[in-house]
Amino acid sequence: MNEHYRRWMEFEDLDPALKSELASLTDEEEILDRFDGHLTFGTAGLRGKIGAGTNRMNRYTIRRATEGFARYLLKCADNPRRKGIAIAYDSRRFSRTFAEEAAGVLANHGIPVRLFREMRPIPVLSFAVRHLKAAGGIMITASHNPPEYNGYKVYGPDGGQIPPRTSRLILEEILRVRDELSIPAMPLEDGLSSGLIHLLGTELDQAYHRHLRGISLHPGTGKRIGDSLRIVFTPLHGTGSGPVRRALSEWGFSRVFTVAEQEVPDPDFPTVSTPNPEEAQAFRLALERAQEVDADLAVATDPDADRLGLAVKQPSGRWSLLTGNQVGALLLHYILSQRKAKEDLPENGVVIQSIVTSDFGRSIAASYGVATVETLTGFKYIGEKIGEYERSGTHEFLFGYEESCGYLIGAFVRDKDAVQAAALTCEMAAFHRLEGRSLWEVLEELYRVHGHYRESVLPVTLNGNEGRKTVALILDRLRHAPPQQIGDIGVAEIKDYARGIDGLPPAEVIKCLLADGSWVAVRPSGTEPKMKWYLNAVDRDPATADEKLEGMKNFISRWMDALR
Ligand SMILES: O=P(O)(O)OC[C@H]1O[C@H](O)[C@H](O)[C@@H](O)[C@@H]1O
Repeated sequence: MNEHYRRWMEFEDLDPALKSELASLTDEEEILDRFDGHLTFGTAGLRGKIGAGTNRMNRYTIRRATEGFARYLLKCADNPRRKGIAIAYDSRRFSRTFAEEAAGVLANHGIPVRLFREMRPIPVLSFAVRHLKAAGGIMITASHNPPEYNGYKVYGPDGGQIPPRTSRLILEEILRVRDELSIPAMPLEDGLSSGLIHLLGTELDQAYHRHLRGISLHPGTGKRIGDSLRIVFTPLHGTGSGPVRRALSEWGFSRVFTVAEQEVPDPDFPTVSTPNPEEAQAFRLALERAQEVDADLAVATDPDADRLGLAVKQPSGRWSLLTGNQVGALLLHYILSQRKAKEDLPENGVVIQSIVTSDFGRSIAASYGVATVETLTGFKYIGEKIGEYERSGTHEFLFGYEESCGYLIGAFVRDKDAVQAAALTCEMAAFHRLEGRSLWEVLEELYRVHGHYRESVLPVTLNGNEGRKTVALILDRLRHAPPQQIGDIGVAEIKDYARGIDGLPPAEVIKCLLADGSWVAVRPSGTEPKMKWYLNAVDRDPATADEKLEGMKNFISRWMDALR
């Protein structure tokens, strides 16, 4: 019998719900899946299905991770018993329970905890860590994963997600924990009465929204536009509702229509197949509402409100869901053009994006004399870079974004912030509208100036051993027998990031740069069992740009077929 399974079956004090869940298990494979080792603590912390087992998210696996985090803090962090840890959670199943478990384990080590009384999004947790000068933070969330998942993300004292070296140190401590079933956690009442656990009400929201107003480039635009800009907003059943509605109202927007069914926090996300604002299905109800109220734009935040989706109305009346690269380009152009107009554009300004983000933004930045710096995929690297520049004083951070719909404008937060992005997007829409243009028209204008950028992400689902083999095969083939052409375009250079190039840590990413400025990249996803192909085509002519993208898509699917 599996050793972990035996331990759990024999543990008399096991949480009653988990006990009966265990008792109902009969399928051997299911049992093995639940007890085959421990849920991996990786660079994004823990993420997995909720349920009984060492390989599942439950109060014991949360205690184990937190015990490791606590030991790490006591060994390596600056004064954790004085600075404490901030904890927030989203609207998922058991999020609140897991947050209390984490608080109890830290309190048991004498590490004080500031725990939000109610759910909060990631940006507010990131802000809280910085504002309270805490030693770090924990966020209980599984972002846009399906309802049966939950997760545990760890934040450093800068309010950013911890870098890989910190997660390795925490993992070392976690691996020293012998038995996850006997880790002591202080009950919430004891934590509260001893003062080790303090519940946060709305006191931090005030400060967050004060900082948020600071990113506005034209305060008062919301008021000026009055009734002539209609905005549909959906938080997709998550944490974005309160903060985004508050921001839009404080910024003066009066015509904000929420999607009522999706405003209610619901861990089952009943109205979408996944609450992912990158996907058209997540916008179905928002677009229905948009037609109903004749809106100009629709914004959606994902359940932990770190990512934003945007759909805009074209002059033809058709709605278009923009990609992360398009929204990033629009925001970047708005920030740079307006700061320039106010003579507030620093000479050492910098934009930070990932190596799989489009060059559209880079071209816009360059036209303002602003440098673009690339990091590996993951906003933690963008957060880390902002910190580096802050310390060295060499660059002033202006904007950070990724193609996966994560944006950051004000560095008072160090992770992607959909509240900032929503507020600034609406201001930008209002600003352009006052000048007589829609966001779609601004985008078209940017394409005319910088070239027509087209893009697509092709996911390849991978499972188990077979999946791992396919990843190895794709990377190996690109390294040793790279294509000479992709579509009709010649390959100019193959960049293998596993070699630690461009001053970046080694990573399994290969990018094929094409002769005309287009490119194709491939990398294994860090959050899902997938390989992702990123196709980016560019041309001065819009129809040719479309054709190039089609050609690239066809080439990659044929190339993949030939591999199998
Ligand atoms: O590794 P992927 O599945 O492509 O996901 C990449 C994304 O993962 C997380 O959500 C990070 O916080 C993001 O910054 C990153 O863009």
